[in-house]
This record gives sequence, C-alpha cells and structure tokens, in this order.
Amino acid sequence: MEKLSASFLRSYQPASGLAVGKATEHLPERVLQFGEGNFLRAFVDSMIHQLNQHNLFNGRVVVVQPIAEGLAGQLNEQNGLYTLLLRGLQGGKITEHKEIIAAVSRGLNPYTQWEEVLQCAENPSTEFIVSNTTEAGIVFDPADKFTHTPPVSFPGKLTAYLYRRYTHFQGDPAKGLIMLPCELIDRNGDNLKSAVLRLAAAWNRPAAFSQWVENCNTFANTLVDRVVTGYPRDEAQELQRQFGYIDELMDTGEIFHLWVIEGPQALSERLPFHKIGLDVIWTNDMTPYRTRKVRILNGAHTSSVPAAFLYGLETVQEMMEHPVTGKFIRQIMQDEILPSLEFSGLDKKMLNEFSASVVERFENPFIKHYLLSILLNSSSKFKARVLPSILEYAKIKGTLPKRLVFSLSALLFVYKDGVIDGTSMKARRPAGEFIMKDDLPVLQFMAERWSAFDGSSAGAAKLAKEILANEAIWGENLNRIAGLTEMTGHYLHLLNTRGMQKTIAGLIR
Ligand SMILES: NC(=O)c1ccc[n+]([C@@H]2O[C@H](COP(=O)([O-])OP(=O)(O)OC[C@H]3O[C@@H](n4cnc5c(N)ncnc54)[C@H](O)[C@@H]3O)[C@@H](O)[C@H]2O)c1
Ligand SMILES: O=P(O)(O)OC[C@@H](O)[C@@H](O)[C@H](O)[C@H](O)CO
Repeated sequence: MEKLSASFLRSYQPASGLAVGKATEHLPERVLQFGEGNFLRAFVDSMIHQLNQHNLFNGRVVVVQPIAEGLAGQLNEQNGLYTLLLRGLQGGKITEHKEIIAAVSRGLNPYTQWEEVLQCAENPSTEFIVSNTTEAGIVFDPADKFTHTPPVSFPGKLTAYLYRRYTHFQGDPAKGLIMLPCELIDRNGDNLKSAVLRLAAAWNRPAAFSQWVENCNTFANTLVDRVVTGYPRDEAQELQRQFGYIDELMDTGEIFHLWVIEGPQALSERLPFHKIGLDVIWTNDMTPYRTRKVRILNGAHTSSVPAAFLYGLETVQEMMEHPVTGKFIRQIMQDEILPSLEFSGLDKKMLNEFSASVVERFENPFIKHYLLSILLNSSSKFKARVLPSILEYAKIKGTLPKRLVFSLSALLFVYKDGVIDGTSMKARRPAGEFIMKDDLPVLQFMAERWSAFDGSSAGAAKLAKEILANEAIWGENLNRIAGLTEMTGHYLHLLNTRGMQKTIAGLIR
C-alpha cells in the first residue's frame, strides 16, 4: 500500500465517505504554526482547510515543530497531507466526517532548518502565527539566547523570528502579525507577548523593535475546545485498508469545537470562520468562557480520571458507562463543581447547560479518549482546574467538597510505588504497570515521599501533610485550608487499606 502524498492523491479515487478537497498546492503560506501535534492539526489546520475549500482564506500553514523530537519529517513525507476523522452525535444523529486535510504546506525542524524558519519571516504574505506548545511552552527562560540556533524556548524562537521580520521589513508597521496562541493557559496571548518583550530586552534588541512588537502586532488571548484523541492506533489498520493508503499522521477527534478569540472583531473578516458555520467567537472578554470550560470540562476530567484509572478502566467512555465511576463524575460536576461557581458571575442556566453538554461529549461512543493521556502532567492540571473549585466551594459552603478532596487523594495515590525511570515514572495499579508522565521534580518528590510511607493511618496523615505543604506544586501551602490535610490523609488511608473500588463506592449516592 502506498503512503498518502501529493503525487499519490493526483490519481487517487477517494474511498466511499472520504472527502478529498480541491488542490491547494498553489496557495501562499499565510500562517506560521509552532506545533505539529494532534490538537492543532485537528483544530486550526482543519478549519483553515475548510476556509480554503470555500475560497475564503486562500492560504496555507507552515508548521514548525517546537522541540527537537517531532513530526516535521513525517509531515514532509506526506506533503503536509493527513486524514482527519471527526465523530460524534449531531442533532442526535451519529455523524462521522472523514477528510484529507490539505492546509499544511510543509514542516520545518528548527533544530536542523533554523535559517529556513527565519526566512519565513521575510514572506510578506504571512499574517498569522498559531501555536500550541502545551502548558509548558509559553515560558520566559532567562537562560535562552538570541545566538542559539534555534533559541530553546518557544517565545525565544518567536522573538528571533519577529526580529528577523522587523529588520527585513525595516520596521514596517503593516508587516506586524496576529498571534493566536492555543495553549490552555490563562491569557495565553498576554503571557506570550510579555515573554517576547522580556526576551527582546534581555537580548538587547533595539527599543524600536519592542515598540514594533507592542504597537504593530496583536497577541490575542484565545480559548480552544475540542476533544482530540489523536492517532487511532486500535483501528489504524482497518482504516488504512478502507482508505487504500498508509497515513502515519491520521488524527481523530469529536465534532464539537469552539474557539473563543479575544481580539478586534474586524479580524474576523480576515479569518471568516463564521461564514462557513464554524463555532469561532470573537469577544472582548474571554474570561467567562475560560472559567466555564476549565472548571467544568477540564475539572471534571482531572478530578475523575485518577479514580477511574485506579479502578482499572482505560477510557473516558468506560468511565462514563460504569455504574460507579459514571455516578462519581456526574455527582462531582453536579454537586461540587457547579455549586463552586455560584458566585463566579456566570449565568446559572448557561453553566447547567454547558455541564450537561460536557456529559454528552464525554459519553461520545465514537471516540476513544485514554485516561492515561488525560493523567499526563496531572499535578499542574489539578492546581489550575480543580483546586479553585475546592477552595471556592469551601468558601461558599463552609465545608469541603468530599469527592473533589477524594480526587486529590486518588491523584496522590497514583504515584504510590512509583519508581523514577529516566524522565518519567514507572508506577503500578492493580491492573498492572503504567508510565506516569509529569514534571520530573514532581515525580521525584512524590516517589521520595511515598517511599517513606509506613502504611499506617498516622503515616497517611503525615504523607498528606508533607505533600500538601509543597508550594512549588500547589502554588500555596494547602495545609492552611481547614480540614483539607486531615480529609486527604483519611482518604489516602482508605485507599491504602480498602482499595479504590470499596472507597469510591462510599462516596456516591
Ligand atoms: N488533545 C486535546 O483534546 C486537546 C484539546 C484542547 C487543548 N489541548 C491542548 O493541546 C496541547 C497539545 O495537545 P496535543 O493533543 O496536540 O498533543 P501532542 O502530543 O500531539 O502535541 C504536543 C505539541 O506540543 C509540543 N511540545 C511538547 N512539549 C513542549 C515544550 N516543552 N515546549 C514547546 N513545545 C512542546 C510538541 O512539539 C507538539 O507539537 C495539550 O497540552 C492541551 O493543553 C488538547
Ligand atoms: O489536553 P490536556 O492534557 O491539557 O487535558 C486533558 C483533557 O482535559 C483535554 O484534552 C480536553 O479534552 C480538552 O481540553 C477539550 O477541549
């Protein structure tokens, strides 16, 4: 079987139900994208593909892989082409869109092609920069250097790229760009801009460059929402047989999508997603959308997944269908997360509707979302997505939300018996061994604390106290929250002596 590529596509008779759009090879590169991961390919790139198919954008995306390991080579082997499968229920009907996405012109590896990345800055057609470098990507790294080829961090690479653009076009205000970062951190655009300006100063670039960055470029804050489940490893062979080609970059996700962009409404005319019915909202305040999504959707994931994973389940769908874990997640959302948003200023009816729609999305039987992939980097996710709900609930109700606190104990329990293996951790649950990925200092800290655990109830209380005191993980000493240490220690003891299945059964009604 041949691999998907531009030459293969020229003589390809599309398999039934697979959409193959018109050729895009002649279109100019109008977007530079940092990140070649599953999410961006299933979200921004597929939306640009749809615009191109309607002659509403007429531009392609150059993809730069942000770290040394990446997919630029594979993208080039397939001439930027890949198959996207979006599945779910639409208006109650099972729907599946299968399409070859042709928005990407080429992939660049900055570790071997840095000058080519910089040359993209000289392209007058470029207007947009898109990124998704995970929560770890938008950081100011004082050790990063202008002279590195390439600079280590994503903001470092972007600063060098913008500097080349600024010098090449002699500070032309019209050559400023629109940055649309998609990282799931709060106010991603503001943070990216601040990191770029700090690097420009640290690297002694002229003040006029910083003014050009500030005045002639737009760094929009954006919020993205689509469950993207990536390469369909369990059905890849069958799909390749159906399609008649090999595609190593196949990608899957749900049909639901929402992109909220805090930026001037006028920009929507340059990226007219609304004209083809895509759910992209331009607003002057994205905060409510972010609070709603991060606290309800991501909060529900992060608070339920450790328990369901230790229970022995593998996917979100299994978790939703299971009589115990299914109740656990729904009750967490209904009884603890939603009440914690009571004074958020968000409309109660809208929150209830969003929560119900999230349950439906999690029930989506057509996508396979692995719990282990959601567990990745759970400590920082817990701090951003669940801890605010625990704290707000306690403030409003004067008591702690027991299931959310239990979810903290369940997360800590995931690291029990973990042994550091390189940069990750080999851990164990009753169903067998697994690899837990998190920041290395977090993994080391957890492994060290658990190794001193003596199995007693007092030992569990001590462990909870030590772990909750770690301000580097939680942003504050959580022992200060009345009752939290005792409750966390209590659940740790129950998990250790009775196991997940018996303990969680006592937490649902
Ligand atoms: N998958 C989803 O359902 C989904 C939905 C919404 C948002 N997101 C966000 O997108 C991010 C990426 O998800 P994905 O599914 O595309 O994963 P992925 O593993 O396919 O891609 C990760 C991307 O991030 C880059 N990256 C990794 N570590 C980095 C670092 N330290 N610095 C710079 N770049 C780095 C990689 O090079 C790659 O381009 C997640 O962190 C998540 O916050 C994912
Ligand atoms: O992607 P992560 O690892 O940051 O978080 C896991 C999930 O909660 C997340 O991917 C959601 O599915 C997504 O945020 C939906 O838009």
